[in-house]
Amino acid sequence: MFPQRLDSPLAYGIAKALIDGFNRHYRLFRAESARAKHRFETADWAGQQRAQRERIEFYALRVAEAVARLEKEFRAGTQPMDVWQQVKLHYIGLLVDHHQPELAESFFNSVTIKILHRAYFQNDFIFVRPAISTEYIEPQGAPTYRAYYPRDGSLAGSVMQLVNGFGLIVPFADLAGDAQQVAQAVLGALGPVRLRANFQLQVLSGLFFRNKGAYVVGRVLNGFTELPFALPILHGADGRLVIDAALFGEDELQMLFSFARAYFMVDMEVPSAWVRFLRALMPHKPRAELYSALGLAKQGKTLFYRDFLSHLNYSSDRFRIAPGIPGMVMLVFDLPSFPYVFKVIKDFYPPPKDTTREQVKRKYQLVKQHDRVGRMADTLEYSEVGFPLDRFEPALVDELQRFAPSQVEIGDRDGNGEMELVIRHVYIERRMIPLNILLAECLEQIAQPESPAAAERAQQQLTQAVVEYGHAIKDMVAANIFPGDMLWKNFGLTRGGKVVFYDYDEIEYLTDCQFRRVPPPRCEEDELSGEPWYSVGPRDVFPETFEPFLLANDHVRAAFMAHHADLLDAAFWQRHKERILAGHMLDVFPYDERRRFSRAQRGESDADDVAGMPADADPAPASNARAAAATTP
Ligand SMILES: Nc1ncnc2c1ncn2[C@@H]1O[C@H](COP(=O)(O)OP(=O)(O)OP(=O)(O)O)[C@@H](O)[C@H]1O
Repeated sequence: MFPQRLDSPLAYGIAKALIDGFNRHYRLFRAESARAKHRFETADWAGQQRAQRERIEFYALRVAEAVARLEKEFRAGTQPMDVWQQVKLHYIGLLVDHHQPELAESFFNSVTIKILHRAYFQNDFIFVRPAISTEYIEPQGAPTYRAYYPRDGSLAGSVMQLVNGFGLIVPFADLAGDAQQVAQAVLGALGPVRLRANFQLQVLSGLFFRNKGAYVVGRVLNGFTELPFALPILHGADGRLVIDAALFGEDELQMLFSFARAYFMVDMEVPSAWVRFLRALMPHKPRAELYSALGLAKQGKTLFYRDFLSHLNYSSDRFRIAPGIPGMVMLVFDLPSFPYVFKVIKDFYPPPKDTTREQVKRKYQLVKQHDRVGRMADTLEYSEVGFPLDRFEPALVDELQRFAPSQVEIGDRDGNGEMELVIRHVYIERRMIPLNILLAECLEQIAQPESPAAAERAQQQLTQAVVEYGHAIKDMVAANIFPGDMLWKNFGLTRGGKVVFYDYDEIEYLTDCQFRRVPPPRCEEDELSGEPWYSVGPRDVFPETFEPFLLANDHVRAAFMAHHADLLDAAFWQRHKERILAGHMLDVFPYDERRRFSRAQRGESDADDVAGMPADADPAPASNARAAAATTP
């Protein structure tokens, strides 16, 4: 029903109030992101993390403000359908020449859905897909990216020029030396090729800030070759800046932009242009995840949902109970053809679980806001999601109705004759291979190998997984997180070979836990008793008791003890707790330690590694946490 005329002044007023609400949101979001540069320059690490955390809430606050204004000034919820149709058309008009139209459309949806009754929000009223193109939007301020052409073979000169272009006020310890290392690395990464007439470096015009790092992101062009790169800039031991490494290629950039890390702070005028540039560097990363990585998580959610609906249209498989050991708190299901899992909080939990829906949500929120250090998966949270009922395996429907009846409604919600299964609240996250499944497969292969080579491969894979698991825990320790439940089934292996944690209901701040040794038994009965003979407080943790649960298998045990025996020692945990309480903040690098430029120069030693061993001694990628030269006051 397309309105024939735009004749409602009220509709225009509502549309204008909506766009004003969005513009205010983006102004505040951008200003907060832009301030990251100053926080980096002044080494205000606590401030940077606080801002990263607080910025996540901006969107919901601005949506609530806009809803309140529309209700108060326009009684928006009582307006008839034809007024709302006109609101949307006026809004589209206001978006012509806008620099963030895709975000503004999502904002419109967020506000409108809150105001209109559910039966009402048919697709006519919201932006089911974009109405305004984001192609060729040119910023008024700084261009989205800049190009540098190395003249007379001076690649290092161009690197210096582009770094200076960011106007950081803190001096570099040795920019010329760093630029030389970058230039060599670039030529090494390009390989033995002739430099072509179009040889150039293109870099996004703003730095990417997160925690203690600032990253230059761009690509090298030479002939038909395009090589993505990123340069992490850090504060060195003496407070002057250093380029810490040069990262190349899609995989290394994907690690930097991983869904298991906190969102970046970037000052962007035309975010769609940044996403387009980044997508060219990482074609396998969905646009939804790029928007999220840039802090525009709501847009990430919107795009994810559109991708999901489109995937449903182009697939025919059925949702099923996720493989692995069923959760006690979460009911987890997936669609085999789609690389995500869906998690619903159950209505009741068997002992020893002692939690509530609200507590579980709080833990998930804690992880969302915390620095996830590449080891905790990001979750997208949705309410009232409708799935086509005929795509569900009956066993899954039964399971949902049995364990989460309050969360499920079956019916024809929008009256189109198709039955839907509506889930009230669901978390969605990347699907990984649960470690218990991976280890079981390796052990099976080791016990009954198809060939000696297969057995060796399985043994290697098992060792890597176990070593990576320990590193994952140590990276979380560095970020003040105690996972709570460290069983293998709560960790998964990602596409990139990283081990990531995903079961958050028992997560705690390390600094809130009391790490204790088990006191010696007082008598023989103590020793023989299955029950603890010592008092256990609610936050007491006895690391040596992890052993029987984790290390029942000899192969697993051997790999674990060779690399991570310290995790079974209360002293390890207590030491890190004290370090954090003393205000020391560890760096957790989003790249392999071995990628760092010559470390000796910087006066840091491997002894500072949280893992306590030189990274290159490990067969698997190392824990990326190491003590920072700088500490937070
Ligand atoms: N991201 C994921 N990728 C693949 N499988 C997953 C993922 N998240 C959960 N699972 C599967 O679902 C199971 C239950 O998930 P989860 O551990 O989050 O639930 P839980 O109820 O919190 O578990 P617990 O009973 O240990 O508290 C896991 O053991 C695993 O098999």
